[in-house]
Amino acid sequence: MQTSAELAAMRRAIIISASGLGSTSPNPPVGCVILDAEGSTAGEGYHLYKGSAHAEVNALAAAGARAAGGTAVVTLEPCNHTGLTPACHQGLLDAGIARVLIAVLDPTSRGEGGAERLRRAGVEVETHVLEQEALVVLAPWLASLAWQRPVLHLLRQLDTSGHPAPPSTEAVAEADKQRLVHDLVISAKDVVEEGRPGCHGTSVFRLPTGPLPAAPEAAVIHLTATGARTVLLTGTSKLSDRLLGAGLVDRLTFLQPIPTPSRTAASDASLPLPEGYALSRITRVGEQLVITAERRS
Ligand SMILES: Nc1c(N[C@@H]2O[C@H](COP(=O)(O)O)[C@@H](O)[C@H]2O)[nH]c(=O)[nH]c1=O
Repeated sequence: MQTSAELAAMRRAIIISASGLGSTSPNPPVGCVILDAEGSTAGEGYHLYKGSAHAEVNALAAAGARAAGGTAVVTLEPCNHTGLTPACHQGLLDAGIARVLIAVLDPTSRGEGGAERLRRAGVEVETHVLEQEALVVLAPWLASLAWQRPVLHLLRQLDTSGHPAPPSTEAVAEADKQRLVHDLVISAKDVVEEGRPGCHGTSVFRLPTGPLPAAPEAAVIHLTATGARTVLLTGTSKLSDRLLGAGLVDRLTFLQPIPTPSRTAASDASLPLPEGYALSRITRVGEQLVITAERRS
């Protein structure tokens, strides 16, 4: 059982983990909060990009000596391997952490998971704490791991009849907002760039050197090789049409002008929603409806 302070700490860890969206790939966005032995917040941290400190290391550094006898609240199972950075489970043990709360188990745990290692060292460990809420941030990373390719998101302006149209100011603003949380953005001219240039650190992320192959499956292999977990396709291009046609686009966001209250529908007045997608969210921005649909996997 968790105390209300521990649940609040997990929510804080989940929220700050989202600060790493768009920059941690191929690593996951992870957040961590350290509570001292009395249950008060002593420090927090998140993972920013591969090669930089993991969330637990940043949180422990902030907590300092107050971590001893305290609780680590972390959105993903602490790693048990020494990679570009030291193993997090060891860092927690060295700091004298007595209890660890984990939201999501790490499917990439090499050999024995960090949770098990901590338990064997005498630490009290609880897993699946607010797991569904942590998935709000971690789901795309987990999906990309499972599918061994980036999650693809297509954002497109439509006219009132459902045909592709030049972007409205609302569509441009939506694309500018979305690019902050995607690893790569592919523009209407098929140019591939980082959502936030340089944010993945140096020598980790490899952008394609030439144009992407025309075949959708081959294009996805090239995108996977960059280390990207999430890719935003903006505008209308042959590549985005081919990826959509091949069923490789996972999320669709359409912007469509608000229709008049009474309107004679044109025969083609529908949304170009392919088979296998379901509406997940509809909202309004300015004079546009923003319609989101997800691929049912
Ligand atoms: N970023 C992160 C974790 N990421 C884990 O570490 C792996 C990457 O290791 P490395 O390349 O050495 O940084 C990654 O695949 C995932 O399993 N784990 C954590 O406990 N906390 C973190 O903040």
